[in-house]
Amino acid sequence: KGWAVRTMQEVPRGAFLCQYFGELISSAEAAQREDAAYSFVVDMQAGPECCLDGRFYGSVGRFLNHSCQPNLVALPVVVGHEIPGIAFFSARAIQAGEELAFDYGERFWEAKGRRWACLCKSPGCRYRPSREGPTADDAAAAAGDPGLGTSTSYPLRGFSRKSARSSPLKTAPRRSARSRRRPLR
Ligand SMILES: C[S@@+](CC[C@H](N)C(=O)[O-])C[C@H]1O[C@@H](n2cnc3c(N)ncnc32)[C@H](O)[C@@H]1O
Repeated sequence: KGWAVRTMQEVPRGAFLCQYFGELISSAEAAQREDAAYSFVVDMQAGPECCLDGRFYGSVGRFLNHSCQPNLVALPVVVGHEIPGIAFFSARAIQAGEELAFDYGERFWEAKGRRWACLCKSPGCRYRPSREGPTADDAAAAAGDPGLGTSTSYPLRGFSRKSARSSPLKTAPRRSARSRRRPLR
């Protein structure tokens, strides 16, 4: 599953960890972009849905992987007066050395379909056990990383106009065979 983020120290429950930084673009522009691997949909209740694309400009937040039993929650926040953003908070106390991860949401995994299986390895993994066929690593090796494209859902109810199970992570548009060469890091 490529790069990941681990904490070097213990983190108490409810602590702010980091923001998801990236280019703030409209959903329409996000849909035009070829690689949506680092594209996080920000759905504030007020205003149109937009996207933070961390592909070219980003921070450590873009290396956070998905877990079916996440230790982080991603919450929409407003920076300053009106700039929408995403902030990650610890959902529980986290031990030093643990990988930090959040739930990408149902929409992300539905978009991946059977081509992908979750590699979070948590006992409650929802996207691996029932699936046959290649894992995400197998698929990536065969076809290149199709990318997140979509963003994760907000794990907390009430922040999204969509259902709490919807995903802020958008699906990457299908790429041509020639452009699918980038391997997972
Ligand atoms: C925002 S990036 C996260 C950082 C990524 N691992 C990297 O190396 O840049 C999202 C991508 O990470 C991979 N990924 C994240 N969580 C995963 C999981 N639980 N199982 C399989 N692949 C995962 C998928 O390739 C996904 O499109």
